[in-house]
Amino acid sequence: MTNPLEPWPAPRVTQPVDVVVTLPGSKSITNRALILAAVADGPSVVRRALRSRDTSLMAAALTSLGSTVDTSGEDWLVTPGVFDRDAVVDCGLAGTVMRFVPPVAALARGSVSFDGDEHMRQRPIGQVLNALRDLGVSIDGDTLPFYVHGTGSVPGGVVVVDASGSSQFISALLLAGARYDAGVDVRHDGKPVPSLPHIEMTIAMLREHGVEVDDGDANRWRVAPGPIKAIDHVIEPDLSNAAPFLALAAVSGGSVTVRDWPHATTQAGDALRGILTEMGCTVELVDEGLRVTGPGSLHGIDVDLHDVGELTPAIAALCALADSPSHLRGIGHIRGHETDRLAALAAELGALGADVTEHADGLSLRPAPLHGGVFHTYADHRMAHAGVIVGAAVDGVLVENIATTGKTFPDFAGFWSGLVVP
Ligand SMILES: O=C(O)C1=C[C@@H](OP(=O)(O)O)[C@@H](O)[C@H](O)C1
Ligand SMILES: C=C(OP(=O)(O)O)C(=O)O
Repeated sequence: MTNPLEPWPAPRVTQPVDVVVTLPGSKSITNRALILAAVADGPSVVRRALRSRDTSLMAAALTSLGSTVDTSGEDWLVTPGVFDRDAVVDCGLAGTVMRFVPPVAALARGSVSFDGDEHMRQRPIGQVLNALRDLGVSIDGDTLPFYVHGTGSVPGGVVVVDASGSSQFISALLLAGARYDAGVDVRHDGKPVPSLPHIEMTIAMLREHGVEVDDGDANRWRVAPGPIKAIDHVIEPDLSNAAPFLALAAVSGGSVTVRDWPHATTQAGDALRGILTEMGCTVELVDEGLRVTGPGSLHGIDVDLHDVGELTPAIAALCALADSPSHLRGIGHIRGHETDRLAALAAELGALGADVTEHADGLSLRPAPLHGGVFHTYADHRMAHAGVIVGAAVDGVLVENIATTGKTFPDFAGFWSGLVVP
């Protein structure tokens, strides 16, 4: 039995693996499906919902507002309720809860207070709160803790935000926008918006719910006012959380198949197919799912990860094990993720011997011999993924707070050990 306070010895993998895995559902799709279900015009089911800290916090937030979310089975039943009360929302460390729930809370008749983990108080939210103020909502505070004072309706209309810090600022305003009196017309003014596939995911899901979205102009998104049709969703496997598993094939020279990889998806993790191919892996969509076979030696990569920043920790870990230099670019915004991921990766990979340079908006890595040691995770699930990837290839890597993976993956350590420990 693992002592959660002790760093976790990452299993070393000395043979090529050959496994087929069924991964839990997508965090991003589950939390969007829950939000949309709560503001829809009738009950609906979120099938194969991800059960993890981020999605449990979302279910609890929507329940606190007045919805009923039955999470007892694999399929979660959501019944919209009347948001007629004061409520308390714990955001934990979930960006999707802190950004997506306030625009819904604005529809409540009551005061909704928001707080979260200590680090969550440093993650950016001011753009969303100011945008809501411009749309007619009364709010106290600019970072966590803050309070949304709903009056039962939101005027809505035109709003300008700088979403260069996070695509979630845009998704947040679009998700509930159809329920505002005038809908929303959101314009971005600033450096390029990161993680665009996540905005595409928001738009695609809104359209599935019968909401009219106009995204014809760059940096502008319009949501027409109207009902949000209740529909059931089937949640795809989380392709970003597939990264450490596909990386296992890459570092062991073996083969990992992720079951039910969607042939068409808005998930950012789909970019792993191209990235791993460029690093020397063989990547095939087969009947069962996506199969990745690792090469004898992994190559470095020069890549702009602006659209898929959440993949950075796993990719950086692979780059530290590659036989040629790498440059990961366009990811200054991930300093605002669960932790400052550029600083954390530079510090932790560096501490294991990696030759890594931190830039304002990225990382450079050059081949260097790695050694064991404690890999700190800063309460970041994807830092833990980076640690286990290096630990699969290097003796004596201990991952501190492996339990932090529970943010988006139930019992990650048990699942990983089941695959790699003979
Ligand atoms: O909308 C979403 O579900 C997400 C958007 C992205 O955020 P950023 O735009 O802040 O990178 C992504 O990194 C995060 O993991 C999930
Ligand atoms: C950035 C991430 O999460 P969040 O939804 O909390 O922003 C992530 O999962 O990589």
